[in-house]
Amino acid sequence: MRNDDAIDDQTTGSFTADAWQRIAQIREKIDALPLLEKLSDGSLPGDVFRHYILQDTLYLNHYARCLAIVAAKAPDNAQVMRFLNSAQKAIQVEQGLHAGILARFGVTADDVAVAEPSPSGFAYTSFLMATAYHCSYAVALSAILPCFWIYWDVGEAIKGRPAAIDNPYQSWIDTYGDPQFAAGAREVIALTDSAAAAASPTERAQMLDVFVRASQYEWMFWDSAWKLEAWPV
Ligand SMILES: Cc1ncc(CO)c(N)n1
Repeated sequence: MRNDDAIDDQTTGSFTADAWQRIAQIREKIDALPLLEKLSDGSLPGDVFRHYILQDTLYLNHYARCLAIVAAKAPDNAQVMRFLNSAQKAIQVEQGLHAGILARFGVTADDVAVAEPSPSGFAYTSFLMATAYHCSYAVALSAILPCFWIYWDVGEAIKGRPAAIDNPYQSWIDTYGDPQFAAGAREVIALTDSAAAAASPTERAQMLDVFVRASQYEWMFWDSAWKLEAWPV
């Protein structure tokens, strides 16, 4: 079930329902990405996936730290624990799923250690870090939400297609199609709505801005892997 259906009952009229609507065009463009189509039918060229997964390893490294900063800003212990747990999971995915996939695609730990972030990856993580450090809990939360939500949505979309036999990317698909990942995303959506309900109109506008920006970067991150994006100079 795609998120447009899944989310209706939970969030009608809420901040997140509005935000999700605002990125409808970006989501359509994500759905149309050749990288995701080929990942789901197993035909994605290995060098594209290698670029993506190496960049994503660098990304998750920063993302985990953003989650820890969001945790530190949380207004109560339950939310502190929620985001510390997410930070831990992001590192576990990096070290588990990614390490396994990287090895299978011939990328060594040394390759990871010397890897440079791509321009798009660097822009995305710099934006998230700056927002997490600089902005309020509500705004920081809204900036990290697309990472959860868009991957949940993409995981559902791919799960809905016929599975390819011996798809080399199956473990990636299983990670983001997992009901536990969906449950985690739903929780962050609910927390973002609570934070939005307590926020001022100015802060809510900022929340929407960073939500849209992060979603743009999600598209760019995949697109940049497809193009094997590197620094031009
Ligand atoms: C770029 C990016 N966004 C979101 C996720 C989901 O955790 C991920 N692994 N990578």
